[in-house]
Amino acid sequence: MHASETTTLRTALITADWPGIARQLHDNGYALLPNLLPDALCETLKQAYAAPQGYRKTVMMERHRFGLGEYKYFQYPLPPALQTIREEVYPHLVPVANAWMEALHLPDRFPATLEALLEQCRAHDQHKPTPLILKYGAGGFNTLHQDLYGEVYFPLQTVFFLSAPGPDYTGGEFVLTQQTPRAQSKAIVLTPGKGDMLIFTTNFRPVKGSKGYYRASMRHGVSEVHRGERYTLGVIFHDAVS
Ligand SMILES: O=C(O)CCC(=O)C(=O)O
Ligand SMILES: [Fe+2]
Repeated sequence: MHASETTTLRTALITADWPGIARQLHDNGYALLPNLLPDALCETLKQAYAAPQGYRKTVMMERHRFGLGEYKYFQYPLPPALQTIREEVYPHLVPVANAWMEALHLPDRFPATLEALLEQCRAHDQHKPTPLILKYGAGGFNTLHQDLYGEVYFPLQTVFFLSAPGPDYTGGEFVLTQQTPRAQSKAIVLTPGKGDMLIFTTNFRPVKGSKGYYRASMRHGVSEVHRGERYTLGVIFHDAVS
C-alpha cells in the first residue's frame, strides 16, 4: 500500500461534508459517500486477500450458516489505510452516537477518540481487531446480522465497496432492515459503486414518533450475487473478544 494512497484517503476523509453526513445518519440511519477510496487502493486490498500474512482469522461463512462466501479479519498493526479510516472517521460519528443514546434515554456515552474506545474494549477483554475483508462469488450472500463483538459496541460502522456493480458482479445488493416496535421490517437496498463508503447503524437507532423517539433495530446483509466477484472492506470501530 503506497503512502500517497493513504494520504489521499486521509484528505478525502478530513474534507468530507460531516455535517451533511450527520444529517443523513439522523434521518435515515445510513449515509453514502461516493468515491472515497482511490481505485488503486481497492485493487491493492483485493490482491492482498490471497496473501498468507496480514490476517488473524479466516471465516468460511457457510460453516457458521452466515451465508455463502468468506472473510478475513486483519491483524494488528492494521494496514495504514485501515488505521487512517478508523482514526479519522470515528471522531465524526461520536456526536451522532451520543445524540442517539440521549434521544433514547440510555446512559451510554462514547469517548471522543478511537484510542479511548479501544481502551474501553480492552477493559472488557475485547483485544482483537474487527476490520475485515469479505469476498463473495456467484451464489454468495450474507445473512442479515449485527456486528456486536462483546459488551462494548459502537452503534455505527462503515463498509467500503471494492468491486464495481455491473462490470465486476451483478446482484449482491447491500440490504439494511429496520424493525420498529409492533411493525414488520422495512428493507433498504443499496448498490454503491466501487470506492464508495457507506456508514450505517450497527444495532439500533432512534426514530421520531408521535410520543418522542423510539428504538428501531437494524440489521444488514447482502443479497445473492448472480455473477462475478464482489469484495468489500468492513471497518468496525469496537474490537472483539475473539
Ligand atoms: O459485504 C457487505 O457488503 C457486507 C459486509 C458486512 O457485513 C460488514 O462489513 O459488516
Ligand atoms: Fe456485517
